[in-house]
Amino acid sequence: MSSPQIQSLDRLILALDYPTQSTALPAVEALNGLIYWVKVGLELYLAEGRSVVDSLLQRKLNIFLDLKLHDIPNTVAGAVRSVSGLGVGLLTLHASGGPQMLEAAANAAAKIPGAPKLLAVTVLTSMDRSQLAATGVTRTPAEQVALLGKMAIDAGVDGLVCSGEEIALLRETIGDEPLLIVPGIRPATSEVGDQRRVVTPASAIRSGASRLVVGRPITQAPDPAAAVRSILDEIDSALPALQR
Ligand SMILES: O=C(O)c1cc(=O)[nH]c(=O)n1[C@@H]1O[C@H](COP(=O)(O)O)[C@@H](O)[C@H]1O
Repeated sequence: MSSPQIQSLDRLILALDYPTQSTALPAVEALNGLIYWVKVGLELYLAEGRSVVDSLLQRKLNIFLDLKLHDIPNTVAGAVRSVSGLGVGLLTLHASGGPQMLEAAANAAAKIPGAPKLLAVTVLTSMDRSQLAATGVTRTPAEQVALLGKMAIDAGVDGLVCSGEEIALLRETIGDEPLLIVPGIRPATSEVGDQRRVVTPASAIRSGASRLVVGRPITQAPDPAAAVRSILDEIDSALPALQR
C-alpha cells in the first residue's frame, strides 16, 4: 500500500461518534498522520462542549462541527455567532429549515472573520423513499435533495451534505464550486447498518464529492489504521490525475 497523498488526506473526514473525550482522543491519536479532518457531532459535543474542540485543535486537526441546526432564523443566526469563535472549519444546518433560516445563518457568518463554512444537510443518508414519505414528502430522495440543495445554495450557504447517489445530479445544477460533503460511505466489505443511501469511497469521489465522512467503517474496524489506509488508497485512485 502506498503512503497517503495530501490530496486524499484532505478528502476524508473521520466521524468521531464517541460519548466522551477520553474515548475519542485515543481513537484519533491511533490514526496520527492519517487523518486531517474530524467531525464532532451531537453525541460528543453535547457531552464535552468546546473543550473537545480545543483538544482537537491542539492536535492540529481541522474540525467539522455537525450540530445540524434547525430553528427560527433569529435563533439559528445567534447559534452561528456563538459557534464562530470556536475555530471550527465547517458547520451543519438543516436545509429543511427553509431559505429565510439559511439566509440568516449565511448573513451572520459573513459578518464574522473566521466563521465556519456552512453546510446544508439535504435528505439524511439514513432515509429512503418510504422514510421520506412518512414525513409527508412524496418526492424521491433524489428529487428532494435536488430541490433543497438548489434552494440552500441560492440562500447563500457554502455547501451541502448529500448521499453519493445525488452528487452528479447536484453538480449539474449547482456547478463545481459548492462543497459537497458525503456521508453514507461504505467500502465494499463494510456493514451498511442504519444507512440507506450508500456508495463506496471511489464512487463518491468519481461523482464529484469534495470530502467523504466516514465513521464506523473505520472506528469499528479490527484495524482502524488499515481501514483508513485502504480508504485513502481508494480515494487516491479515483481522483482525476491532475488532482493527485
Ligand atoms: O451531517 C452528517 O454528517 C450526516 C448527514 C447524513 O445525511 N448522514 C450521516 O450519516 N451523517 C453523519 O455522518 C456520519 C456517518 O457515520 P457512519 O455511518 O458510521 O459512517 C455520522 O456521524 C452521521 O451523523
